[in-house]
Amino acid sequence: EVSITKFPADERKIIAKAHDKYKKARAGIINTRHGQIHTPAFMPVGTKGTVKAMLPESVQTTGADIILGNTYHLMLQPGAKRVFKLGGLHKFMNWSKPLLTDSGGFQVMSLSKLRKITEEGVIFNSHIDGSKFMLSPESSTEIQYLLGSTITMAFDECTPYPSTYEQAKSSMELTSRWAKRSRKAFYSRDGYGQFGIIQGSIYNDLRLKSALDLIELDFEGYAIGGLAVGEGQELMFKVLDYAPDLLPINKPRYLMGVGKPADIIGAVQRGIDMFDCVIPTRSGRNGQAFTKYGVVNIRNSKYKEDNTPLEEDCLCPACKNYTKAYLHYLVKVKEILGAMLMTWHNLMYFQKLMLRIREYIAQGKDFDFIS
Ligand SMILES: CNc1nc2c(CCNCc3ccccc3)c3nc(N)[nH]c(=O)c3cc2[nH]1
Ligand SMILES: [Zn+2]
Repeated sequence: EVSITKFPADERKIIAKAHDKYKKARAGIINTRHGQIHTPAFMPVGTKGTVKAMLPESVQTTGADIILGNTYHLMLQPGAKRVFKLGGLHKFMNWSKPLLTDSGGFQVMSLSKLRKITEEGVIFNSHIDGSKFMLSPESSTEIQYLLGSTITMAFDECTPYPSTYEQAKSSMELTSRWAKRSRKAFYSRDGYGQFGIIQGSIYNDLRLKSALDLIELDFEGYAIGGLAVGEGQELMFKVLDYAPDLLPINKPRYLMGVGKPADIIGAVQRGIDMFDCVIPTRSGRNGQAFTKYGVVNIRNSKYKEDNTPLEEDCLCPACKNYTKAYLHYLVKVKEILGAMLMTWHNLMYFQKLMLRIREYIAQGKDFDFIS
């Protein structure tokens, strides 16, 4: 029987760290209907059914086991029922490995103009044509089912930062009520799973209450929401110093929206297993390349005659076959190939980082490196 989470409590594949600073870091495998996810894992973002500027087979060569889709965008266009009729998102976008879809609330708050939050759900106007939509725990869960998501996210409210204790408390309580409705609406099948999302902002008693409320619903995994919303790395790590420990040790922990390499390393050291972030793809398109020498802004004129690759030992097409001078030129003249090569390199860089982190954990080594 294929279960969604394979941290086999008995075999304790979670490698506790010898060094106490890393005792919370763990490497494991999540088994799903669409294949395995090696954790710690970085999940490239594929907002509108595509990882921008990448073919799915190219994403696969970077080493990604799972990518993200987005309920908000796909429900507006082409519509969840249409994707379902066409065979689901896996078939539609030709990605056969695991897919995780966010529940849409976060994107409504950051993208749609007019919106109204009620106990029922969020009523909003499409940022495309202004037409009216409603997202609720029930409709979000159904949309994710129609898309065929491997991992469905509970419908939550991402508590803004900063928030007063009272604001964070009522927001977290709404998320708990919505989590209950999301769990009830979830059609559970072997190899598929639903993750709850804990809120509570920077208040540890609220984070604890949120975790207790969600643990009662016995989700297949848990996400830590309400972070990477402007609080800064120091405050985020302060929350991560205790929040992951509130969650079941044998289930995946997903830190939403994070992050830069240093954020990922710090969060893995605090017990996080899964990450998603637009940085490698979005900044790649904007001309930023992540390398072991630091971030290279390829548009800088110092690269216009630089006949060397971004990284001499990187196996991505950008580094194997092209020079910084060519990438500099492509990005400057806004050629599509520029976006493709920069994205490909960055995704490869992030996956190599995750691979090295997993190796270091498996060998019981420290992994404070940041490149
Ligand atoms: C960047 N910082 C950040 N992102 C957060 C997200 C979205 C994570 N990314 C999902 C995505 C999926 C497809 C396409 C694009 C993005 C959150 N999502 C939810 N549901 N709840 C959060 O609290 C929450 C907090 C976040 N902070
Ligand atoms: Zn490369």
